[in-house]
Amino acid sequence: MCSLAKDIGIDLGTASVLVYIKGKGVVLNEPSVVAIDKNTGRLLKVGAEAQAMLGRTPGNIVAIRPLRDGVISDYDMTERMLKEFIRKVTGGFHLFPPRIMVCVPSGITEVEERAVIDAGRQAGARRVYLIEEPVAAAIGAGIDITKPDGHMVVDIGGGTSDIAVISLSGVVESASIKVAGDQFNESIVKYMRRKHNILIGERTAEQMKMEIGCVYPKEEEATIEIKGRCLMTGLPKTITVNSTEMMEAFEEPVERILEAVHNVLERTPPELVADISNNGIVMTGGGSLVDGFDKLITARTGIHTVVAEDAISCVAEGTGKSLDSLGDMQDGTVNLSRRRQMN
Ligand SMILES: Nc1ncnc2c1ncn2[C@@H]1O[C@H](COP(=O)(O)OP(=O)(O)OP(=O)(O)O)[C@@H](O)[C@H]1O
Repeated sequence: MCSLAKDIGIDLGTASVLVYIKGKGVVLNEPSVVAIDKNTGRLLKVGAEAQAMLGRTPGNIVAIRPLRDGVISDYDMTERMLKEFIRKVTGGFHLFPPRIMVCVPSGITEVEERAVIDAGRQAGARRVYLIEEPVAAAIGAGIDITKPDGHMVVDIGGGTSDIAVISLSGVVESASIKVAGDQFNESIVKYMRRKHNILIGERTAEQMKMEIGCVYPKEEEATIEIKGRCLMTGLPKTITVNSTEMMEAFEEPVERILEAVHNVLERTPPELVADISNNGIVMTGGGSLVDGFDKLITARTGIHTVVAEDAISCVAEGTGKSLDSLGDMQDGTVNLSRRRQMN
């Protein structure tokens, strides 16, 4: 199959990979998981099909998440996964190879940046560019970042939360912490063990987070019935959990995110803080969908906070749209400023 060149934006996230094609929108949204045959090293499945194998594989098959905690933990597998996804959306051979912009986790090293660029080139891209997550998130959320006007973006993903102040297309101040949606799940598992003496799996924790999770008091309390293994008897047990308990469970990760937001605001030049106060804070990423996050940040900073429309796909959209502003420059990193703080 052969087709005309398309500009492609890829959000290479620790939880999921989204691919955006200009004019078509988000065409692929799959978990960042690969399944391989341990004996031969052969890649068996990627994405949703590989995820279904997590925790359920026979001895010779392993399903792994090659990106963990916001960094590439398995370099080779990330490259293979990326190639597979690109092949899926482009259909392989091209008369006019596409340009690809990849939004990478903020903790990425130069060696990993190279690996992502190589993966894109090997998958047939004409050019491969990288963009930092908060910049892509801001563009995707519809913010005009080219003006000398301060905007704050709080992107809560799976592995990392990125907080950035952007003005004149660059990151002025930022912080990246390894506390995000995945840690919320871990907090639920720990809480259930501590408070209810019950062991639950990651998927149950995720379901609880989505259905009754909240970080600000809900108008009406919600409950969920869940099953786990009783740590006293070793037998299955069913209990009912309420949303107030979720707030207790989330206390630690939430406080760390709020502290990071506060620290970034403290380091931001006063003129830009005044802009942010006028413009408000925009939240993106799947983790920002935990109920009440916008209300909590508004209450704790005094700055009006909103969750972007399409919070999950706006990084991918921003990544794709950022290609519009490029000429045909060489491969590399696109963001104008890389000032950031890793905690
Ligand atoms: N409706 C929802 N409510 C609460 N959490 C959600 C919801 N939808 C997704 N999430 C959480 O969002 C996280 C994934 O977000 P996202 O897809 O933005 O991350 P990512 O870009 O893959 O990760 P990272 O930015 O860390 O690389 C997961 O932890 C998931 O559980």
